Amino acid sequence: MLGVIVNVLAGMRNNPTADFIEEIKVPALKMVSLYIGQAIFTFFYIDLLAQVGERVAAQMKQDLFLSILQQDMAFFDQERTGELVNRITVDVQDFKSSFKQTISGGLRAITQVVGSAMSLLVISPHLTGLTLICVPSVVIGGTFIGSLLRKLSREAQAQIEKATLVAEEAIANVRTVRAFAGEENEAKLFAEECNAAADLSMELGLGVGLFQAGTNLFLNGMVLATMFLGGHLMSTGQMSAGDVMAFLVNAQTVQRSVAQLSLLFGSVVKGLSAGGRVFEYINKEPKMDTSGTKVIKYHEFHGDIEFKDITFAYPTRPEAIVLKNFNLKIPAGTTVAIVGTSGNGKSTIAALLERFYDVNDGSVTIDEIDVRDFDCRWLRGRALGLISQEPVLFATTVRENIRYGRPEASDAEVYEAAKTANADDFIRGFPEGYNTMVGERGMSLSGGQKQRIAIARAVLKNPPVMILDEATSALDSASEKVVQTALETASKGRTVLVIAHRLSTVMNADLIVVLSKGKIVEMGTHNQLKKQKGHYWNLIKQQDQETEDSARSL
Ligand SMILES: Nc1ncnc2c1ncn2[C@@H]1O[C@H](COP(=O)(O)OP(=O)(O)OP(=O)(O)O)[C@@H](O)[C@H]1O
Repeated sequence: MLGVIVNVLAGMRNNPTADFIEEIKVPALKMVSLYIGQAIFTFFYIDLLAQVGERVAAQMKQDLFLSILQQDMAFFDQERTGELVNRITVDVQDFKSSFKQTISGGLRAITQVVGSAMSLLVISPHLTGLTLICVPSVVIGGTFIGSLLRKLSREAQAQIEKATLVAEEAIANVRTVRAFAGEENEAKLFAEECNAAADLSMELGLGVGLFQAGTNLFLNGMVLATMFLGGHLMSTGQMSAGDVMAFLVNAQTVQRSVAQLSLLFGSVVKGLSAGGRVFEYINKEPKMDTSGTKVIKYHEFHGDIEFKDITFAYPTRPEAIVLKNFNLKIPAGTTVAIVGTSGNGKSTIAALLERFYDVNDGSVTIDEIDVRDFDCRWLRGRALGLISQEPVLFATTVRENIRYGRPEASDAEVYEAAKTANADDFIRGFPEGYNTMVGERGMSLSGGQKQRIAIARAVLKNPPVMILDEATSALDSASEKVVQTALETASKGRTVLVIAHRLSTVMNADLIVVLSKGKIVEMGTHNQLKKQKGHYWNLIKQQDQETEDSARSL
């Protein structure tokens, strides 16, 4: 390109303007080089900014996700899923956009301000001093307004999040919404939340607009003041006309750049509050101490479990004591069932063994070691196998769902676990067998099929202790029988804690514990308890009655 320009210029030598061209040849070449340099610089600068922005955002997302996953169960009892997901997606995105905008626009404007301000100082320190005299009050005012706008921005973001949550919940539970003809209500609720968010965002826009308008007014006022002062200094012979002109040009550059900075202000406010929300969770330390390192070697593991003098209340409801002075021994290799009416603390016992929560008083031990001393990953990942009422499957293949129990397991081990869980036959019956996608949360499978895949997943871990928390209560009686058989096979040779509503599933347990209001009120085998005609007997009668009623209503 340079060559072309030189040739053109050379061809014009015989022109009347040839001398002029000869004169501008060198500066023209310099300018061309400058422009090319600037283009290359712009390219690298934008590319670098994009790379830094994306890397920072990706890292933030990963750190935030990891930090969220490591929080205590109490954290998840309090926070809503949608809100957490929003922080990972929307807030990080807002932070990144604002970061990029601020750097790209801000750097240029700041350099221009600094450069021009230095020129101003060189041209006339006196005039510069006079014009800048009111800057501190502007900085203080700006900071104050900035903090108000940041607060407003946080409120607006929280409200947007609230609206998103309503939509998310309705879409995730669309079957329930439809079953209750709740579409219009949900739409109305969403509209209310959306409008509230729009109102707050409009208020924020108004605030930012006022701030920018004020800044512009102030800056233009400064230029005007400079003109007056400059005129005065010129008339008194303290400044030349050229200097006043140069001063005005530079002052305008400062004004334009500062105006640009004030435009960026809105984005900075948004970025700061989004960043604040992200870092709030990244820096959140779980309260539960997970520094325990003990593990028991597989061949030394007996599986004696003991709950000693337990008192416990959930962290989110510390005033409601769920278990008080609770004592229970589950000898290795036995099956102990806990029964009782709803809300009595049965699942809480399982949650304490899994160490989802720490007890307030007392201790839970396995082979006489406090669960707090174990390496949590080993405890939950290898020692205990939990099968709960609502088996949660991931939106991937059947094979990967089973393998979730032990990611390094071979295909043969996966098939073996599925056979133990009575699931191999129906899985192979699918056109795509083990590669069948189960849909979101296993939507494309029946309750019994989901549960048997969950059993296979737990069996694959080969845990010495199995916790069955209402594992069959969501199933109809035909599926219940199949799943019950699978559970019995899967439980062989292990210590088993069964939490059950349906008494038919616990008849063969070595010990049945009846719980009422967090206390053990009866203990014994099925036959012993039946003879006692106490709480257990009443529960049986109650359930027989319920079964009869539901049969009659069909
Ligand atoms: N995550 C939680 N946060 C606060 N309170 C909870 C939590 N989970 C359970 N509770 C409360 O603890 C008490 C015992 O609940 P738990 O789930 O252990 O009862 P349950 O006997 O297993 O009932 P169900 O048979 O209906 O499952 C109940 O009052 C319940 O409201």
